[in-house]
Amino acid sequence: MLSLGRLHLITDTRPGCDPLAVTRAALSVAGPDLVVQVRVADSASDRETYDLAVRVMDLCAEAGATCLVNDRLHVALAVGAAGGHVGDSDLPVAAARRVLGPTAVLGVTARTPATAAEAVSAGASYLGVGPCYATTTKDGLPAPIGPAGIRDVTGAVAVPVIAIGGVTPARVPELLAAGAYGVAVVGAVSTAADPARATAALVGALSC
Ligand SMILES: Cc1ncc(COP(=O)(O)OP(=O)(O)O)c(N)n1
Ligand SMILES: Cc1nc(C(=O)O)sc1CCOP(=O)(O)O
Ligand SMILES: [Mg+2]
Repeated sequence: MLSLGRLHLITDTRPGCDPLAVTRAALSVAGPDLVVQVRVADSASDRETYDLAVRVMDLCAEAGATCLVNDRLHVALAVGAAGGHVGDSDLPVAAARRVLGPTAVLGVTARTPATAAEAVSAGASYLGVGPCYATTTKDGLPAPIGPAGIRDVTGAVAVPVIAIGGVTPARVPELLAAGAYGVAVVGAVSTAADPARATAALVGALSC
């Protein structure tokens, strides 16, 4: 199985957020075990995305951590990221694999066993599966699938499943019990009063 960090921090670029400060704080605790996914608003320009990705890449390289780029695979390639993440509105999985090449990390969003299996056949290295719980970070998502939905997917594929959506340290044990390999978070770290401490709580929960 692919060697992949279990804690994925997704950048939060909403107004008032400081994605670089949060990334630094998380890296200071999780170091090389962290995966940082650069995700920006759809309205952000490619240049803005590139500028953020370059800086996140620098921080990840210094810490020995993995950097991925959401949606914009040309930016992932341009900054030398380890790979990217795509969902239903992005490039199809096989096309994303062709863009990134055979060895890059390619994450794919899947919400059901059938779409998960299809994504793996088309070249996904790992799956982002959710929303596990209600989230205020992203609009327009389907109803939460809970740990049972994670279990359905983990039973159908052999690649790592990263649970996403409303994940908190307290919820990690039931997600791991459902077969999740790791978790992806935005708010649990970005909106915490102390992002380093919040990261430590997630790392602790994932180590149990
Ligand atoms: C780890 C992980 N899982 C799911 C997603 C969501 O991707 P997508 O469905 O393409 O939605 P956007 O993030 O692009 O709005 C993700 N980014 N990461
Ligand atoms: C970007 C994203 N994608 C999701 C999905 O289910 O596809 S949930 C989500 C947001 C996750 O943020 P938080 O950790 O603050 O709930
Ligand atoms: Mg996407």
